[in-house]
Amino acid sequence: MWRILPFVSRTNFSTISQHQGQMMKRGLPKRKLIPNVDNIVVVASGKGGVGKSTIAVNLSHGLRSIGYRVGLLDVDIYGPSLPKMMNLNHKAETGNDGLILPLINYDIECMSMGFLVDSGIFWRGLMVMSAIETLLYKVKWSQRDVIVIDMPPGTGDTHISIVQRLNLTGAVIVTTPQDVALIDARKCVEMFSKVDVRVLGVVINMSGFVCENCGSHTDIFGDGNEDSICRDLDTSLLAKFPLLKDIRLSGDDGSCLLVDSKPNSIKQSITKMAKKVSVNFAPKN
Ligand SMILES: Nc1ncnc2c1ncn2[C@@H]1O[C@H](COP(=O)(O)OP(=O)(O)OP(=O)(O)O)[C@@H](O)[C@H]1O
Repeated sequence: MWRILPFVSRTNFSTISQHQGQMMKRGLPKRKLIPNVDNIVVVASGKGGVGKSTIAVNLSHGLRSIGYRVGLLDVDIYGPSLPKMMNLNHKAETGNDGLILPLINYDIECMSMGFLVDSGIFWRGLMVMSAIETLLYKVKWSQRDVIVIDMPPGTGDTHISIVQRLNLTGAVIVTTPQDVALIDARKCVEMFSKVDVRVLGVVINMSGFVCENCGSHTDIFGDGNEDSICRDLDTSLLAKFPLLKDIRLSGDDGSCLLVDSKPNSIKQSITKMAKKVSVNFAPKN
């Protein structure tokens, strides 16, 4: 046991060392463009369950609402959430050229392992990378201004090879204000910095809860001091979302929070987040 522990602690709990960083930069895969796609933004969190998929979906809606042609790619092959969150429940088809056709809802082209296989597959070793390779390069996107990629939770080998393979516009980090989520978000920021991917900003999710009945405010995941979180992650704030029943419901129903005709602060935050992300897009030719 004592022989294993140092290895475990080095890989899982320490920050990424300079040596690992150099190895990652020297990493083998060459950055490859995705045909028809002008910008690629990854949404990552480090820790699972902090709302990464929810933010990826709402960022996509936000970008669409301000006029961009958007694709949404879910590369979480173990637990794809996109089919439910985008209310798309049929399987994808393959065109004559062998490329997979995205499914479309809310004028957003979507792709997920959930459209390709039935749940219950046990993914092992090389199968994982081959599945991800399919999602990255075997999808027939129409001309897209941007593809938003919903990353799986974590900062492991799979993540590093995804970010090394792609020519990314940048990364959006999602965290709750809780310390354990922030530690993993920090690891994510380090991973991106080691492979020269720009962090576009942080989304603080589940920040505070207001009781519908008595109106009292509770910081369930900590006080969410945005200045100290941004300082800690060395980036700027893209948006802050409270823990809100409507946000959870929109994910479960696959509905779009922007469709509600009444102006509200969540819609404003989604649009603002999309605008802040879009200023980083490559200028159109
Ligand atoms: N601001 C919010 N208010 C209420 N519920 C939320 C909020 N953000 C996310 N949720 C809910 O929390 C749960 C986890 O969210 P989500 O699946 O987006 O997280 P994730 O980080 O992508 O998870 P995973 O690690 O499984 O990929 C979902 O049920 C989602 O509807």
